[in-house]
Amino acid sequence: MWERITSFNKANQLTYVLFCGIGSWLYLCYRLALPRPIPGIPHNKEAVKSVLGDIGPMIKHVGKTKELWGWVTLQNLKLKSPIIQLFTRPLAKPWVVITDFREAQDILLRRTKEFDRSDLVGDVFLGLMPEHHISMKTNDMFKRNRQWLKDLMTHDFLHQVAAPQIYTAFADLAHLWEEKSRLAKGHPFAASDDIYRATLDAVWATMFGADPLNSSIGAQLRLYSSINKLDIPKDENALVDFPDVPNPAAMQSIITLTDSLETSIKAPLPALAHWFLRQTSSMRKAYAIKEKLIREEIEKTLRRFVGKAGKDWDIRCAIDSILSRELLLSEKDGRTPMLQSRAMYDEIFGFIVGAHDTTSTAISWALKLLADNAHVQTKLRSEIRLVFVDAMAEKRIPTVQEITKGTIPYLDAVINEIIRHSLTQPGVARSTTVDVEVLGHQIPKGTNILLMSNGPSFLSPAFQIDDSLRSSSSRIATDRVGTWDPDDIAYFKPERWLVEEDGRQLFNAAAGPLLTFGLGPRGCFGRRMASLQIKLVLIQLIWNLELQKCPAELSGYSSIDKLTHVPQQCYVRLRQAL
Ligand code: HEM
Repeated sequence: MWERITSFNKANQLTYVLFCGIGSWLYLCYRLALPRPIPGIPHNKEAVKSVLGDIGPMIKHVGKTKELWGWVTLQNLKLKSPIIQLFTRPLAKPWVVITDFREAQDILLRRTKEFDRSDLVGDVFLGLMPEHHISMKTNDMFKRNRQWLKDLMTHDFLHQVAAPQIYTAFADLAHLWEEKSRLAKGHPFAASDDIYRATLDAVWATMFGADPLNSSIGAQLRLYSSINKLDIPKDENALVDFPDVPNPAAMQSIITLTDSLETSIKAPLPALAHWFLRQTSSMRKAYAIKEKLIREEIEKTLRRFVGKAGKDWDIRCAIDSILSRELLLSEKDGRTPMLQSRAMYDEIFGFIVGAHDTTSTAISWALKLLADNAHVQTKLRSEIRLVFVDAMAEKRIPTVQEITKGTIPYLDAVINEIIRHSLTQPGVARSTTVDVEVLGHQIPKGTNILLMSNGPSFLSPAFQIDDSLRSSSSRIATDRVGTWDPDDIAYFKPERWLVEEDGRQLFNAAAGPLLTFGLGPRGCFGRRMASLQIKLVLIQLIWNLELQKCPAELSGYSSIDKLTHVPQQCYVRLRQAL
């Protein structure tokens, strides 16, 4: 009996010890999993009490508004600080968020040894184009890949090779919209898909040369110009729906692959989420089409180069330029050219992705802003018509040569103001390569830093920051870029980019804060091409067409954060411009 009682007690004691042990272990794990703030940097107090940190409120906000980046900057405003930290991934280090142009500029331009490309950006693209330079730290591989693209943003390439292709693609868009506006009879219609397709046509033609059979807008144009009449709703504010025209297969494969990046952006584990997506049959098919396309285009270019000396290679499109660079570099280095390498395929494909999604988003915002600011649109049209007098006299749209030679300060100002408001990329990310100090706070090596451009100092009054907290390089550079007047900082006002000199108005790119393209050695590679694309599309669209204000229910300014910051509503109502 006594033995039974003792063994019962022993079993109980063992269970108790086990229970306490597991309990303590679980509690320890829980404590270890709680977010660990960087000392001194403001954060949401509730976030550090939960393993999920800030994830709950963030997901709630995104679910309600579809906007992620607006929530990030709201936290700076809520915590009343230009520098804060957020806990957005379980068991990970916090993100440090900075909303101040001067500090962002200093980090991106002058502190490049302390800050490099962040995995937050790299991870998004790794699944789709693992050897594209966008995911790389600034190392030798990055430099090698960038050598291949070296000529693509030169004045000669942009004006002589890219501009004619972009011009033609947007001329097709202008024709398409003339047809659509004939059929819509003053009703509004959806614009974003047409812009997306036209921009892809433009970038495609820049990379591979024009191919009318592969033009997405061309396919629509053929259909709509053959239609005499559409059923139009009675209500003049109601949308007109146009029959859908499928994209050519190769174009569609690029769109499917580009869209897949949204999964990487939204997933807590981007690489894993994208891997699962890549196993689907539609992704496999799109990937195979893309690989075949690039292989064939490389072979086409090489066939044209064969038997000729380098100086005689005829550079007709971007792929010609990229391959010619690698052929020359490999010859100089005495190695086999990497023409059919993963890195080469990824650079070619990455150029298309980088150049089309971003620019089409910026153009979508441009149409909304110009329709809603009729005075800007009217002034822009008259400034353009004043410069291209021959085209006016001959009742035609300016040629691509006229446009690329012409300088119109007001047009440059409008483009910069559109970019500032579009927030196509509302922030840029960097990772600290060493322990650093920012605005008086110590930040450990390996921390992700977000430099936001959708709030204070860009679109709302800047935080007051004691100069002694800034880095020495930031203090020295105080006056290199202007600041925006807090009274009109939020307005769409192109004049802010103009200065008066000897009675003439000139465009001043350093008039005030702009970060939509990032900055410094890892700033946007395609900035000049993006501005050229926007210039060519705006001139061709507004020369003959007036973008009228759409009904209020189609004119919201909410957006969706995908690969870029896309407007939720983008419609146009067109009539012939006077
Ligand atoms: C309105 C249009 C565009 C916007 C708003 C935009 C914005 C950006 C931003 C914010 C970055 C990151 C910069 C940083 O981290 O500092 C970036 C990088 C990049 N962009 Fe753009 N971009 C646009 C158009 C283009 C075009 C047309 C191309 C291609 C011709 C392009 C190619 C790239 C590439 C390759 C990178 C990576 C650069 C690197 O890793 O060093 N972008 N872009």
